[in-house]
Amino acid sequence: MSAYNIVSIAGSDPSGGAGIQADLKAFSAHGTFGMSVIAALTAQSTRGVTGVHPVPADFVVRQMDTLFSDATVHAVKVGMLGTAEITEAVAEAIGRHGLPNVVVDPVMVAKSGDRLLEASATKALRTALLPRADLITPNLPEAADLLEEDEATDLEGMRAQARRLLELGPRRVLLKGGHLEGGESVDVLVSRDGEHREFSAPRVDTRNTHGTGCTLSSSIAALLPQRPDAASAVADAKAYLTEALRRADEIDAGGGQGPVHHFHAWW
Ligand SMILES: Nc1ncnc2c1ncn2[C@@H]1O[C@H](COP(=O)(O)OP(=O)(O)O)[C@@H](O)[C@H]1O
Ligand SMILES: Cc1ncc(COP(=O)(O)OP(=O)(O)O)c(N)n1
Repeated sequence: MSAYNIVSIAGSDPSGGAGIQADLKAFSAHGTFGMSVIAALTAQSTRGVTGVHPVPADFVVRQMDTLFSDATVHAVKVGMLGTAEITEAVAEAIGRHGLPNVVVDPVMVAKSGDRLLEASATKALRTALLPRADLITPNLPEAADLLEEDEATDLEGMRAQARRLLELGPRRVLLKGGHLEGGESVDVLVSRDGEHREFSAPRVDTRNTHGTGCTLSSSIAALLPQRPDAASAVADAKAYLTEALRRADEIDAGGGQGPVHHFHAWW
């Protein structure tokens, strides 16, 4: 029996590399039982997104209320929400159900450049959802958008932006440095308690990086209830993701930017 139920509230990626599909794979890889609330459908492949179809906000909440009135949930990963209305509804339901270990990946734009959150929803993300998060995991463009600043271009800039993101209300911020260049890919973790940690891994030379952010945030959600503190959950999640990137070229899911290898420890 798995001791932990982890739920993803996110969008569907038919190509299986990002979104709900990636989250469920990562939850399973970490020995937890994955559950999902679908907030939006996308038409998507390794080459990009051709359409987004949000689920009506009241039906997203119906999924949450139905699930949480039955199952005990030990952690939550929130990913693509699509609209301001869904963002506000999900934030309200997270608060009403008192969900623990809430990891918010503020998904806005896919690596292909396609928008996954309507531009007018950034305010709802900032004001309604981020204050309810135990940890947020923005990439550099998302951090810049949330702060209404230019993107950080080096580690010093990342450290300063991570601290400023804390002022938006989450308990912890993990600012991801995947979009910078250099031999190492460094992520910065800061907390309202004054904790500051940095996690570095050798940059893997592969074009198959579709879903790295989803996989990292869902791995952290799965590991939070299983580790003594957030920093050790982040360290183990990043080690898992780095190996998934190293083995990514073994998967053939299409001709574009492919997924990471979620089951590298088994196959
Ligand atoms: N080529 C790479 N090699 C190693 N780690 C990477 C690589 N690209 C991204 N990462 C790591 O993957 C995670 C997600 O990174 P990032 O690309 O910044 O976010 P997103 O996928 O949300 O755009 C981070 O831990 C980052 O350091
Ligand atoms: C349905 C869905 N959710 C999220 C993303 C973005 O995923 P991410 O991990 O940030 O990876 P990239 O798409 O940016 O490679 C998505 N594409 N689809």
